[in-house]
Amino acid sequence: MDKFDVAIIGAGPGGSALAYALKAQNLKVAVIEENLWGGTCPNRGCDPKKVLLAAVEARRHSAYLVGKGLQSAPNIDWPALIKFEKTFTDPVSDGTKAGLKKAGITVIDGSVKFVDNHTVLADQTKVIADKFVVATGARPGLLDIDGKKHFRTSTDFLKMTNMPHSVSFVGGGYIAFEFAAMAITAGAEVHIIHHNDRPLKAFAKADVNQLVSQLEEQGVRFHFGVDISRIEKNADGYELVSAQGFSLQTDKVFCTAGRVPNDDTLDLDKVGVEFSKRGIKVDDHLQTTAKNIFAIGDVVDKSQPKLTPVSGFEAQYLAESFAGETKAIQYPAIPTVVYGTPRLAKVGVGAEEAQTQKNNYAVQNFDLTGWFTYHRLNEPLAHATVITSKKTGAVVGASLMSGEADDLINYFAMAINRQLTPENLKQTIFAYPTAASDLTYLM
Ligand SMILES: Cc1cc2nc3c(=O)[nH]c(=O)nc-3n(C[C@H](O)[C@H](O)[C@H](O)COP(=O)(O)OP(=O)(O)OC[C@H]3O[C@@H](n4cnc5c(N)ncnc54)[C@H](O)[C@@H]3O)c2cc1C
Ligand SMILES: NC(=O)c1ccc[n+]([C@@H]2O[C@H](COP(=O)([O-])OP(=O)(O)OC[C@H]3O[C@@H](n4cnc5c(N)ncnc54)[C@H](O)[C@@H]3O)[C@@H](O)[C@H]2O)c1
Repeated sequence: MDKFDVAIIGAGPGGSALAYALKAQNLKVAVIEENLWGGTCPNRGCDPKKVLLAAVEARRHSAYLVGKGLQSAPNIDWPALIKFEKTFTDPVSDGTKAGLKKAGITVIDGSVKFVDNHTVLADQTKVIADKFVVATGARPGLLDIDGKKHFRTSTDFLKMTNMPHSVSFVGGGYIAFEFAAMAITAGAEVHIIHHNDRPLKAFAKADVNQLVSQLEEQGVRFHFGVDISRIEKNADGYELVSAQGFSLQTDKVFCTAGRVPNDDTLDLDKVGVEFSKRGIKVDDHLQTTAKNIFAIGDVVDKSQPKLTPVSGFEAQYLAESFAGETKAIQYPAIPTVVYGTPRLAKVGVGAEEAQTQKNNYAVQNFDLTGWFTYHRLNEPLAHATVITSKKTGAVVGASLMSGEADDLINYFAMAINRQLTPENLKQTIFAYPTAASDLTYLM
């Protein structure tokens, strides 16, 4: 095997983006992948989820208009929806691998273990490189309780060919809220079991409470302050049990209590790379504790949210850094969205942080349900919180809840990163009537 300038471990959004960027610099690049090329996002994450959401949201939005122009909301044909989803996911792995190969990047199948600082084994294949980049992402974490073998994961949900009568999610994070919204709309009985009273803790409590109420109205049952300690299989499915006497019978149980970084199977200790259950330790140049080994994406121990565009941003930074850029990485304000019904999105300074610094920030809350954009759709819940700096007048944060929140939050991200003031925004003419044309009244 030839020697490479850079060998990248993991062909997810981070690893693949980096490979193309380094190849464009005429470097000799290899990518090594142990499973599906393309990684989590297009195979078992963001993309298949959003395909399923198309039908789920069509039914939900139709239901809002029953009696207001529609006679009924169509039912979800889950098996057909999964077949449609497969038309997106099936071609991803071969397509990603072929794309990389066509660009002149060496592609190697195998599970990587470090041998020394310049050598890894990808199964039996020895790969030698000047630099390595670990972009191995994360996998679903399984709570270590009795009967944990009965847990299903987000990957299983996205491949489930039939919607069971009842489904339960243990852990109230992004995945539980998004998948619960799908399962309830597809007709299942749905439970979310959360160990404390603060699910989705990256979002403001007031927003989360509204989202919880909305999902409860749709039929989702929340069980807060419940620590599941055992899963028992029985003739009817599974019983979920807590030491405090909680018991729930369910057909399928999904562990949605977080993801764990894929840093524990690489023999990183052999090469002096520090890592933990939170991920690989890197400095502000994405360099690990070993000089020639770097890490990007979900496998990194970081405070930024672990999201596809963040992995891509780090890939771009590292490519520039390898080309000679010496600046430390500086993340822009990162928008994040929970694709529930409705969608909840946030970027920049949060409402709770702003409330504690009243001298610095002005917080404005808007009930949007009566605004034309949302009233037209008869959406039951539409809300915005906008935070501006008292010193500069610039927008510094926003959280949005509505069917339009995921697109609209990007305008706020741009306004924050460009330090736009409401006056700057009023210089723009937005097409009307669109959700974006409301912006001049929100900022
Ligand atoms: C259900 C779900 C929904 C999501 N929805 C969204 C969303 O809506 N928006 C969003 O921005 N993000 C979303 N995410 C998160 C997003 O998928 C990740 O942030 C993104 O995929 C991270 O990219 P990555 O390249 O760092 O890692 P990954 O995509 O995880 O890729 C890592 C790759 O490394 C490979 N690998 C691991 N170990 C080894 C080894 N030892 N040797 C060789 N290869 C190895 C893996 O097989 C994998 O292909 C979602 C995630 C999930 C699970
Ligand atoms: N829309 C998106 O961008 C999106 C969607 C899905 C996943 N993701 C990514 O994947 C990651 C993982 O998602 P996730 O939903 O699995 O995790 P998460 O980190 O979002 O939430 C996990 C939740 O489980 C809770 N929990 C922990 N231990 C528990 C226990 N013993 N019992 C009950 N609850 C417990 C935690 O307090 C937390 O609220 C996300 O953090 C995000 O990075 C993003």
